[in-house]
Amino acid sequence: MLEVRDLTVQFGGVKALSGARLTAERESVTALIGPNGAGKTTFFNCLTGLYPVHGGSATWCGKQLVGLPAHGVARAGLSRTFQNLALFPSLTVLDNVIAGAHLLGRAGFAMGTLRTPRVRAEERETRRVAEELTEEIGLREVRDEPVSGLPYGTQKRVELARALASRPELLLLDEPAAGLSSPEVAELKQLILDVRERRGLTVLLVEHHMGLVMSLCRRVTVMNFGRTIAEGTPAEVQEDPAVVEAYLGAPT
Ligand SMILES: Nc1ncnc2c1ncn2[C@@H]1O[C@H](COP(=O)(O)OP(=O)(O)OP(=O)(O)O)[C@@H](O)[C@H]1O
Repeated sequence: MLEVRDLTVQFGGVKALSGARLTAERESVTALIGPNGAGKTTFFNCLTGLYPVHGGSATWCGKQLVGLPAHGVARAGLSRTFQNLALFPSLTVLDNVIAGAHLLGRAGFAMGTLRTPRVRAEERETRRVAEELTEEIGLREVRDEPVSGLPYGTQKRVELARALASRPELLLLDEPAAGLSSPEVAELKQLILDVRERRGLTVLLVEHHMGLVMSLCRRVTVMNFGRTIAEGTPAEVQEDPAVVEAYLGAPT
């Protein structure tokens, strides 16, 4: 399982996270919610090695994530999507998915330059996995098109496929429903449930779309001002006075 305790991050004098905690059972879908600026994306950036952590711990199946570089985090079984998409706009859908798989590549720079048989075998395997993924995520028709010309909802699917290409055990989704229409959100929900089921994935999502959170997630963690203020089922957190206050403000 994922266990995060007392995560602390500081930018200059500002504590962006202080006492952030979260647990997620294996193969569950858990949401991390909170008002704007609560620290949710910072939390993801800490788990994935993008921000240095100043205190606390985060373990996935007993492996410590704090202090690992981004490629070490990928090897520990984590992958993520980004709120503003982390795609190469001029590359095709397939090449973007292949780029996601390269995080796991074993061949070093020297072997890559010499194009040894091992490198070529690895490239073939990476391409095969990426092709399968484009099928699975419903991107076959647009596989050879540059990402920049695709509708936003399709680009978000590419982002999901890219994140899955490193074969994660734990998938972090940063606002997957943002910018999607209602039918697209319904499709996204089914897609998340399907990939979780097929791949035995554990999913943690940051999301403002409460309809999606409440219908998809078994557990919800709520943050405000960089710390965790509530954890529980969707029904429990909705009724929690601290959560109501965080979203609506204290009664005057
Ligand atoms: N690189 C950074 N340098 C300085 N401050 C930062 C940095 N990244 C985040 N912060 C600050 O940390 C706090 C938390 O921001 P964060 O983006 O994690 O919030 P969030 O909960 O994801 O918000 P939203 O829901 O609007 O995306 C904010 O006050 C933000 O300004």
